[in-house]
Amino acid sequence: MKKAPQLNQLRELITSLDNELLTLLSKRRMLSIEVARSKESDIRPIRDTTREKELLARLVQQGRDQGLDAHYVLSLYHTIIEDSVLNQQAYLQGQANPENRKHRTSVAYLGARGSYSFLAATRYCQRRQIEMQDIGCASFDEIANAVESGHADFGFLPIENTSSGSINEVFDLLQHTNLAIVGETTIDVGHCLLAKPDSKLEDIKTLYAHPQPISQCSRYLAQNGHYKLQYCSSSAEAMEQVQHGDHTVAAIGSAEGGALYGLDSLEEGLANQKVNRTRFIVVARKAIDVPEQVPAKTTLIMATGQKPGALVDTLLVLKAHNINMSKLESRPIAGTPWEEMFYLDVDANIASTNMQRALKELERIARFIKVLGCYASETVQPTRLEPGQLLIEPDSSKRAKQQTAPKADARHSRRFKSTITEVRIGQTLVGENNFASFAQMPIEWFNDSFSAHAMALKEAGFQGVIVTNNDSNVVDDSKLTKLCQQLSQAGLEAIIAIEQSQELAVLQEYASALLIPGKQMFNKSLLTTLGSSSLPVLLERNTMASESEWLASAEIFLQAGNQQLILCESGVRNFNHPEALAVDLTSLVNIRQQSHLPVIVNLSYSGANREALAIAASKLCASGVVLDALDDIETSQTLLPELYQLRS
Ligand SMILES: O=C(O)C(=O)C[C@]1(C(=O)O)C=C[C@@H](O)C=C1
Repeated sequence: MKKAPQLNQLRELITSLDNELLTLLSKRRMLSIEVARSKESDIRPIRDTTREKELLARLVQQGRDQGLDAHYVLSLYHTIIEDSVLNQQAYLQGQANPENRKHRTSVAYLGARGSYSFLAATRYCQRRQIEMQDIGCASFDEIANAVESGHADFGFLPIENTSSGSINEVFDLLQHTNLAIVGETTIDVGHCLLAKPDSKLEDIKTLYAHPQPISQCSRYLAQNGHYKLQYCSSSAEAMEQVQHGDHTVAAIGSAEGGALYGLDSLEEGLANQKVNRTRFIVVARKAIDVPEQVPAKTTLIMATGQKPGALVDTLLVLKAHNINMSKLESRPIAGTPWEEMFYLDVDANIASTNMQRALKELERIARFIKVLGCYASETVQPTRLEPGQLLIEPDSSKRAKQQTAPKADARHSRRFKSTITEVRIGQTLVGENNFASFAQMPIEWFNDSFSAHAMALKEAGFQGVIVTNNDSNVVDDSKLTKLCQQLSQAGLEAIIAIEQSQELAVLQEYASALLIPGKQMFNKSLLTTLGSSSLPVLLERNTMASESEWLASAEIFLQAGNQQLILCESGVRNFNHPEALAVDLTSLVNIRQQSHLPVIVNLSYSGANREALAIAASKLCASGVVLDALDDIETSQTLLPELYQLRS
């Protein structure tokens, strides 16, 4: 029989593998921050579930080939991706709020070192590489006072727990403070029975605990009715009592916290629910900005008065603006019997157009309304794979592949449709054998003497104007009305850039077509909303997107039903001239071969040689060009006839 290897040798091998794993995880984390930096300049959302699905499906398959089951691989990678997303969020958050990027921060929390609040605060600061100066407090009011008075920079307040529900005292406190919510963090609360190292379970007679853990472990306590309960102001105080007590006492707390008091865990998993988590909010004196790529939450408090249906009306406002509400709580208003104050968490950034519009409407309906804060949402829902990807083992997966029907051709592909699609924008045809030319201008550039300029654009040969919004503020409706009237009087089509799905209702009144700007190319909700509309749409390529990513976005749009799509190549980032964009004529050729969608080339972001590039694009069968409405007006008088001539 073969001799079994020595345990020591095996352990050494495991130790060295673990070291390698940690080094790799640390390298992965650093790369993830680099990704955040690239997304910062490119304004791409942090979360990319399409990428996650690809990555998980590949890893599950690779794991299987190496004898690792799918659930093991998935649970490891859900943790790794959650960490990656939260670190990217923390990085971008820090960049957007430089004044908060201190290396040492004072934090007020409930109890003393070792309490759950302490653990939550420690993790929050560690992720942000902040050195925490901890200020233990005896009550929630003391925490709020410490922050209000400037004694502490941040306060940590537990707001809800998966077993015991909302923490009402904290909601009541929020009604009366001027503090802003600037963050949230959720920790797993693993309740253990903690005692001195040589204590025995059968000797324990008294349990010290805070009322929250007592309510969260009610089932365990009912089954062990012989324990005498001693209530404490925090879990840390409970642990301190046990540290100074004899071998008949124990505390309910976390194993991590217990270790700080030299306590061992006699029993674990005491909570009623297997998943026992507490969400904390972080409060500060000043509100913060949340970058648009970061999934954000906004917390509001609101009183509606006692009219029938008043609450429903407010919820309908959120619905109309496509804002998801993730939490609704009500608390009595002191001194006003039977009146309620509502707390709402909504999944939206306070700076977004839809949230601003919703707020304005809510202000009209509510008797009282206050924004408590907007902050990065730390709920990272794990990306799920299809059941088939999890269950089918390698052999059967081969069989399954043979049996499945051939994959349908992508809607954008030449196999789906062999001739170039023709899209009608008002009176202008784009695609097939038509060549179109549009001028581009930012809405900010519109002024009272614009009508003469619109006439000049028409005379130069342009068929329409693409109106962008550089300012990212809500566009003034009256300005848009005037601009579109003047374009229409000049016989020009109005193609308006759209940043968010909610703008569709307003913009479709004015526009002959809409443009999805490159920075929104990955915005799935916008793609599907416009894909479900009946307006023609131009899909601009993101400056960092590959051809296949661009076509993947087009596919999302087409699958929603609308087939009137034009691709717009506006240039990609390149090494030669990082300050300008380079129009990618190679992609123009490639896309024409792969797809039936018309492609127009936007030269308004290019540096020199726009005329030569326009001629090249036309020769390479582009379906049109876009030039700058101001800079290119003179050149276009000779250029556009030449381009039409080339294509006739
Ligand atoms: O590839 C990206 O875009 C990343 O941000 C990295 C990463 C990852 O850690 O793998 C993290 C978040 C995204 O949702 C997808 C993947």
